[in-house]
Amino acid sequence: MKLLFKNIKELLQVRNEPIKFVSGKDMGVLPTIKHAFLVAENGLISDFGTMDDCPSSSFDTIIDCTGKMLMPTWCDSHTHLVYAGNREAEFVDRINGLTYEEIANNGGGILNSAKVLQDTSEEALYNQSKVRLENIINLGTGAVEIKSGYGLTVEAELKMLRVIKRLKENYPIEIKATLLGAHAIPKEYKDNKDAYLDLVINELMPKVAEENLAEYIDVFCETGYFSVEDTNRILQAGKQYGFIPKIHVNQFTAIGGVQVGVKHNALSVDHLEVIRNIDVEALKTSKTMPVALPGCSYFLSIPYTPARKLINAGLPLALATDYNPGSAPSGNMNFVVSTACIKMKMTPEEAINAATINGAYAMGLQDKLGSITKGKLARLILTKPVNSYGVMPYSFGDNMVEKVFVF
Ligand SMILES: N=CN[C@@H](CCC(=O)O)C(=O)O
Ligand SMILES: [Zn+2]
Repeated sequence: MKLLFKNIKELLQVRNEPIKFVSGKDMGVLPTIKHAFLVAENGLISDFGTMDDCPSSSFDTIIDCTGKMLMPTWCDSHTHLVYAGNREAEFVDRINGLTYEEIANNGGGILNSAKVLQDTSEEALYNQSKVRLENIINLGTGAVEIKSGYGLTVEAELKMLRVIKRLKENYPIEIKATLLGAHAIPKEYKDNKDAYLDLVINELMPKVAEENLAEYIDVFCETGYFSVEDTNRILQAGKQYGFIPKIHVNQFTAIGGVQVGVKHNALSVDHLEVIRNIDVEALKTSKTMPVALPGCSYFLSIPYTPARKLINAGLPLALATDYNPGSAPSGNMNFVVSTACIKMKMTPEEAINAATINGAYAMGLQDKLGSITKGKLARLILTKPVNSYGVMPYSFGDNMVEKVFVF
């Protein structure tokens, strides 16, 4: 199968030499080719350049992209899109004045989603989740990480991870699975958190490893959830199974989550709405990708991750949706990119870098996705006719994606 995209108004995120991620000032640079062509052969990018060099050999399909942009698909490195039901009632409770924390303390929040998920069959969970996955693919996502964490029993966590595995088998995009057994403390373990950690470490982890259900390990390191010591224990235990850490830190309070992540060579530390200078310093010593989740800040009306502080310190930054029923019920990366520009003062170049190559790195996919580079997967977004790429984040709430190519 050989495809030619011709007359592309602008081809975005062109990297002739492979890169792992971009950081600091380099995030403000988005290399492009104007009036371009691209050839995709058997699902891989095989050639691109200006229309002056457009090949004339025979193609199975020729797509005329006059007036439109072509770019790599979004890489969404943090989601919880496998969940059951929704938390619309809590949404209304928050409108009426309760806080996210108060709702959680009253037995709602993550525990609410866990109860519904425990009572949902694997088949029903798959059917609910696949609708969300299909929706985000149509919105331009070509790789996604999905976490467990709404099971909170061995059986229900395995159910979630098996659903993720089935999605992986049935859909053409890259899916990475993360074990988030330590997402909340189940009611039965309220006064005995250590016993729950024992269950995660001694019973859940070996089963997940045996069935090869996850590549990454996550912990909600936060006041009232799991401490730095708990996080350290889980990450240490995960090491013997080869689980790589990608953890929730600094969402509401900064308690040392960044440091424990860096200590364990976490691939990413995510949320970071609250960040201290010592956290920035710790990240500078690491290869850990900071990940911001502006959809969560928007939905909960909590601070946005201080992108400027991180980027001005020379660090990289990735953007992801956090798609979940409680704090970010949207998997729309276009909205995330737009919100990062509007609320976090990221430039369109920075936001697009953060949502493509840096997102790919935060899933270990930087060699396969995240840029227009020969040999990478031809997962592509064709936009509607636009004057410039800045119009995409500018037109917040509009869908500027015309077609998504995921082979
Ligand atoms: N913060 C922890 N976990 C999710 C939200 C969980 C929920 O409210 O269901 C998050 O990343 O925001
Ligand atoms: Zn999350």
